[in-house]
Amino acid sequence: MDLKPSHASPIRSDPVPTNKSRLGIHSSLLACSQQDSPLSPGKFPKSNSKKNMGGLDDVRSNGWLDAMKASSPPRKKSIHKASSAQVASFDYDSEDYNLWMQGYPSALEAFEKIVDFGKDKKIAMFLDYDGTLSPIVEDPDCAFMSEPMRKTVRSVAKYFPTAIISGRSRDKVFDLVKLTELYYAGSHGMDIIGPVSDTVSINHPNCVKSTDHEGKETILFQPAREFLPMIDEVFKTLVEITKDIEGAKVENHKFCASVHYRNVEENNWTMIGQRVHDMLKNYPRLRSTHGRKVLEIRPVIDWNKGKAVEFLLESLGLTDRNDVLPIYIGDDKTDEDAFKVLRESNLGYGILVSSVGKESNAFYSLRDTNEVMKFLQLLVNWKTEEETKHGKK
Ligand SMILES: O=P(O)(O)OC[C@H]1O[C@H](O[C@H]2O[C@H](CO)[C@@H](O)[C@H](O)[C@H]2O)[C@H](O)[C@@H](O)[C@@H]1O
Repeated sequence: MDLKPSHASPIRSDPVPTNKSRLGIHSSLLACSQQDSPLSPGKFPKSNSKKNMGGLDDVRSNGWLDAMKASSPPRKKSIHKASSAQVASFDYDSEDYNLWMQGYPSALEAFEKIVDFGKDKKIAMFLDYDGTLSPIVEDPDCAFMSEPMRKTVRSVAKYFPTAIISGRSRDKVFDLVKLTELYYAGSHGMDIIGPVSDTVSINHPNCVKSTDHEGKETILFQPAREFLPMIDEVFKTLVEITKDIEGAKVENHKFCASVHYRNVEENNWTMIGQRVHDMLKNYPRLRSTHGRKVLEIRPVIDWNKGKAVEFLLESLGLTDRNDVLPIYIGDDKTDEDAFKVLRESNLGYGILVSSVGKESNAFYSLRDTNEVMKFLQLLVNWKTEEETKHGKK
């Protein structure tokens, strides 16, 4: 792990207004993005053309196994499996962590700088779910959000346009968050409910007018719609090929599927990885990316959480403006696509939630979900004070 500070200075210059035209969702969508795939060591087309080395060698030789092992910080040895909802906690080496923090300063410590930069701007909040709003737990069905966190997110949404961008299906993440004040992008951004606006064309076949949980008119954008039957089929196959592996769990997230190995004996990780890898040989239009002790099977389309952020900003009428500050908070590799969009277009701040040092495109860091909540509360308090100061209350 390279613990060198990765940025000369975490404090950015003013964002340059992007001169991008409206989102090119019509033309480029179905092209396989090379940029989109480095997070997947097992890039499908490559491994498919490679001679099958047989047995379990694919997964060992192509880096899958290493990626699977590295996909989540190690759990403390002292933690016993008390319940399915037990929170996994992590060891971290404080010296290394402090060194890493020089490159990714705490968003709590840098709070004044962040709001100073955002004070004349419209802040838009983008939040990942697992590991960001709810702590990582053994059982994905038990990843509940605490009431104080829910209350905090509701307050955030009162002041700033706020969206949840999750790897889970949109319905599942809504069931967990239960806040109608927000916008939701499920399946890693491949299923978006956003505001109706003039700035996003709804002529695209995958973009239609819809209504949200409260009956409010919205735009529904599902760029991977044609993959629905394929994901359904793959989900069933994944359940079948993992049913004899104790602890394995498969989730259907509508436009993608997750294969969890957090509760699988480490000796069996190669086997689970190899079976998924072998199955993907029959699906050249699908690929796998690595999340936290999970393999995510998803369509090969040029769409990710970063594109979802751009789409939502556009539908909110917040692109091509220099008075907007998007902030994205996330903990996972898939969140890196969003951090990258913000960094490369000099648009806003990515904040990585991590208790261990790792390379990231984020600008700042927060250690865990408690710190996320503190940061969001600070933001709400700051905004309330600003409004009082300017007589808006
Ligand atoms: O984009 P996210 O909202 O962060 O979703 C990513 C994956 O999150 C869930 O899995 C992760 O959280 C579980 C609950 O804490 C944990 O048990 C698992 O090991 C983590 O990988 C979700 O279950 C996946 O389907 C999402 O893709």
